[in-house]
Amino acid sequence: MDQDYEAALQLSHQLNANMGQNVVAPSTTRETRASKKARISDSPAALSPELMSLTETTVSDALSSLLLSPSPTGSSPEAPSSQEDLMHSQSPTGTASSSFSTPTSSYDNTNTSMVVTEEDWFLVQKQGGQNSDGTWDRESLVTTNMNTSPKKAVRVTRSASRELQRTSVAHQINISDDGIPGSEQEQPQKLRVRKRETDDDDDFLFDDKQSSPDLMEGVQGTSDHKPTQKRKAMAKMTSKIAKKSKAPLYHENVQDGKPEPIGQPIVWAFKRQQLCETLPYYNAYQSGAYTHDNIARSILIDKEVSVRDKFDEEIVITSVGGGRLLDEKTGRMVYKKDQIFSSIANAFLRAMELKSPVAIIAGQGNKISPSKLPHYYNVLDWFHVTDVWQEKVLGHNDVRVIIWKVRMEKINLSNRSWWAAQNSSPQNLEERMTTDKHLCGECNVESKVMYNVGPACLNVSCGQFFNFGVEYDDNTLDYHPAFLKERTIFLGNDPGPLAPPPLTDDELNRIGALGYEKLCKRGMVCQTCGCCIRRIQWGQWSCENTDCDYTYRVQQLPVPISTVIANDMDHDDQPEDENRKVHGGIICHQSIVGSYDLQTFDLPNENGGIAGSIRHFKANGLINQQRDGPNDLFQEIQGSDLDLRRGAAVHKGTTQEVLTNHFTQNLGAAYKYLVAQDSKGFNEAPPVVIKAAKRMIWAGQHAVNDKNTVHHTEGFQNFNECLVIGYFDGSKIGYHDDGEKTLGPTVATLSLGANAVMKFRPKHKTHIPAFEEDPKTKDKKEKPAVLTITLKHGDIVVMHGRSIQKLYEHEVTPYGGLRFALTCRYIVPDTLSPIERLVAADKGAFPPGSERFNYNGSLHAIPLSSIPGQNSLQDTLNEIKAKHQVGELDTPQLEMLLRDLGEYYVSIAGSA
Ligand SMILES: O=C(O)CCC(=O)C(=O)O
Ligand SMILES: [Fe+2]
Repeated sequence: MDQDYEAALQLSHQLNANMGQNVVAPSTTRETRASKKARISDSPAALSPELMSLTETTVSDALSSLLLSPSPTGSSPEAPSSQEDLMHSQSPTGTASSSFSTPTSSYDNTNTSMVVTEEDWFLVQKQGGQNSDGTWDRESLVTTNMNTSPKKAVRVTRSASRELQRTSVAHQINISDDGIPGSEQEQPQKLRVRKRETDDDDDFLFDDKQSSPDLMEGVQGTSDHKPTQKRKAMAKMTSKIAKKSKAPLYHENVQDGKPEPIGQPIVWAFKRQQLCETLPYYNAYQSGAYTHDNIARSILIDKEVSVRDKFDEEIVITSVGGGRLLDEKTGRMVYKKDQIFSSIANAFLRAMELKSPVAIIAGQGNKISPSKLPHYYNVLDWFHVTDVWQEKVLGHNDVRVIIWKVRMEKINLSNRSWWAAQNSSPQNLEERMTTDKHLCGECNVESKVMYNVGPACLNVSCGQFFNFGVEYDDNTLDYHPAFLKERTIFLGNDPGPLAPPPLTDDELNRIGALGYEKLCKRGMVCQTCGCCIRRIQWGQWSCENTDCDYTYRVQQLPVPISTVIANDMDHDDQPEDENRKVHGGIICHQSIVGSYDLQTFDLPNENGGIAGSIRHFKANGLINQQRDGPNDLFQEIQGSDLDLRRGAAVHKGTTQEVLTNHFTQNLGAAYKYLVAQDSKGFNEAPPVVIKAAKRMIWAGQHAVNDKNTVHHTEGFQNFNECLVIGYFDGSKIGYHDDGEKTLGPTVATLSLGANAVMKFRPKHKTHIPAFEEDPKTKDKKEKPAVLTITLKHGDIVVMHGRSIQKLYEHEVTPYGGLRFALTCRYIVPDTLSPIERLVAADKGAFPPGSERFNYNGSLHAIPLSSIPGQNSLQDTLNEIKAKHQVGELDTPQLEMLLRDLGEYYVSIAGSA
């Protein structure tokens, strides 16, 4: 063994020499944030390139093999996956087949490759113009600033894809996006995870009227992306109408009987969320038009068709700006008053002035489409706004009201539009006309002669507005043929591709992304069929079109633990009290349990008693570094195949069903909303889940048996279920409770990775005297948070007491960065049917051998003072040697220390 130590020492000399003896150990006194950072990030600067390239495993393996060969125990079978393993577990990348094209599109979008974010999408448009005949030069359509690196994608075999689809089959539940029976395409995914009902919008991706989830994701601790009252009212009204008329209001396909189109759209979707997550130019969950920077970017023309609206091969005329309200008598939406101000109309005016292209998407609810639209949502093409004006239409009680209208022309007129009807003749170039102008004698403002009745002033502030000088019939009033046949040369920028090109590894590498960033959670356009596909699976995109088996991956590189530690320090500059806000009505205790600092918060109930307690087991570096501790688990979970997926959720108060923005997987007994077979039993679970569950059992047991607790009525039941949640950068879980009827009173969560803020607030309509609520907010649906805590890597939170779930709800917002939360619960067998009970007993049983992961709160954790200690690596190795020789460390402990030592050096190298 001594020879081995000699060899290890040689290596340590080498390490120290390479590091210039620069490894500064943390002092036992409180380090400043700056010095902590310096320790982590500055030291590696002195590392040689060879050392920098050493992986965690190679360093620890080198140390282990030098010291321990032959090892009496061998290396642990449960050692976390090495970085190398993690890398290899990624699928190989190949070349995507990206062969879809349309007969009508002159845009070749398929061989460009660039990352387009919401913000920069419009910046990549190249200056360019249209020819006088309305066509485009092909060259001018090529966006030169797009990087054309080859795509990397993986084609997964049909059977693998079938397997994926087995669990995410659409066409299972016959309700539409909006919960209303609809067309076949509109059916949501089969639910794989519990289906939550909540009124929190963060999970459901609305902001204000058009909504922009990804822009809002990552907003911390604010509630400014809540639905407006107006939208809530709209939602209420919508369901009221649905009930009244008993007719499907959304996603009603009115295309029957129309001729087939001559082509196919290059981009399409069957859910709004698919469009919004995929297309940088469309992100409106509830309104038709999408504006960005107050400029109209796109518009969805669906079932709301107004009088005189036009939709032909080259032009679209539509009303904008809403303003329709429910007519109680007829159940129809009618204009009730003049539409004078409209920010949407202004956004179209801006688009017209700035010559900014507008994408048009047509829905199957549109009854005036010239042909049968093949999918629910079909991207037509880029258009430009030629006219924005106000006109009068018959409104409620047949009173004429003023509304806003917009006319748009297709930019590229060189090809026939894909939506032109088969057997229709192309529009004749010679037929194109110019509309006459009319100068108003009263206001001196010029207006186009737009209507068949004759000229009228279209200046709404003029007394002659919409006065044709003759009485006209509202039902026959129409646009003048010249106005419809007019074509305008577009002098704006190249609109860029309609189908955003897929993200590539090259692009991720260029921006230093690992594969969990927000842009990796965007949807993508299927390179085979053009369907907008959401990132439903943690590891890849799979086409949501059941007839297509396209899948696509980009890299997901392991996030080193050093990143987690460094990010933690980034948030360390606030004093702890800033991150912990506790209402005075909550009783707090502090103690030490195992190696954790335990903070207990007893939440009050409605009768002056205690509803239950929140216990926050605060981990620390010592706990986290232990074998199979949070550092190991964080590495291990990244290499485990958990098949995390985003699940469907329903928005309370509306019938909207969308996917949550976090990814989940259920293990052990099935959750209430799961199909029993969909949960993998603990015996099939990756070891990381068992190891984590054992930690939570320890914490849960402590919480329930703690003699200080006054409100316990039920003893601790071993957890039999674990829900793993994965958060990409910027994802969160909105307010909800964990009070499903099948659950026991104790819920424990282990946090791994990025820090997060957890908030608790009383639910709507609860009156908790201890909070002496402000009369102003007392009846508010969204009450203020009464408890805010920061969850750090390794922390465990235990909620105990059923009343907590009844009276309170909680939300968790990671600071950003990769995070996992593993939550254990007890599914109460008595709440299940006899068959479900059998399945739950089987799946919720811990597998034989799992006792070796039993946890004691790191009670006798060996302080790894040497890692990082006060000393150089050489001293550290000497210290370890001495401890081993006097029997203070046995061989497994020695192994563990050496591995941690290796990891430590790699972590500092990794954070360079
Ligand atoms: O992410 C977390 O820490 C909490 C997760 C949670 O609340 C849940 O799974 O119900
Ligand atoms: Fe929860």
